[in-house]
Amino acid sequence: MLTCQQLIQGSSIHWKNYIEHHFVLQLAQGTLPIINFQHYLKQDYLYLFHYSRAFGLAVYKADTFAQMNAAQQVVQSILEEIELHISYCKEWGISKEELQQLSESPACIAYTRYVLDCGMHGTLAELYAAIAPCALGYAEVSRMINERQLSPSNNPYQKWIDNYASPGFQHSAAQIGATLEQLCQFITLSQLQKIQEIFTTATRMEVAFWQMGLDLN
Ligand SMILES: Cc1ncc(CN)c(N)n1
Repeated sequence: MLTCQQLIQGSSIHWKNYIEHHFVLQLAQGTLPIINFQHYLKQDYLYLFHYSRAFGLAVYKADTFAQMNAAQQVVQSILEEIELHISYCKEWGISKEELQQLSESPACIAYTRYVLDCGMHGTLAELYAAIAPCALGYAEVSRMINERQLSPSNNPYQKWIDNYASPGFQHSAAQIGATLEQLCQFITLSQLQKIQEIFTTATRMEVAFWQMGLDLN
């Protein structure tokens, strides 16, 4: 079995809570109150800033030019991803400058600093284990919404769904998965256990991030 599939299976309860969170299901059906979506999306802008820093760290930790290039390409794809956030916020009359000055929610701080800490103190494989649930999860969420045909034709969140279902995002997520696979190729069992622990923790952080959107905290 591929390592990523193994890691998802090893965190299965949390993974299901992540992919099928109440926030996701309401967003998919277009019934999520706009105030919850706005809170989530604004915090996600801050999240993506720190998430990009994690790939900067991955460039620094790279052992090969190929690994450096892979990390640098993800930074590029995040710059495309935040265009979605900027365009939604523009519709709501919120400027980029205002976004940058927002106060970070505890869930955002906890998640992003955890990822960066894994990278600062751990191996490149450990950093990717902290990074991967973000990309693999959103790719799966958008596929799940489309496969189950959950989204009605007038869904105000269709642009969000389409963004994560797009070939560009799906490809970037697959590349992150492939890098993690490659980094885990020759690791020991105890290293794999550490990778699993990090992957599961990051998945729990994703659940907390959706919940933050619902709780408005
Ligand atoms: C919290 C979170 N997790 C994942 C993604 C997808 N890059 C995101 N934008 N935000």
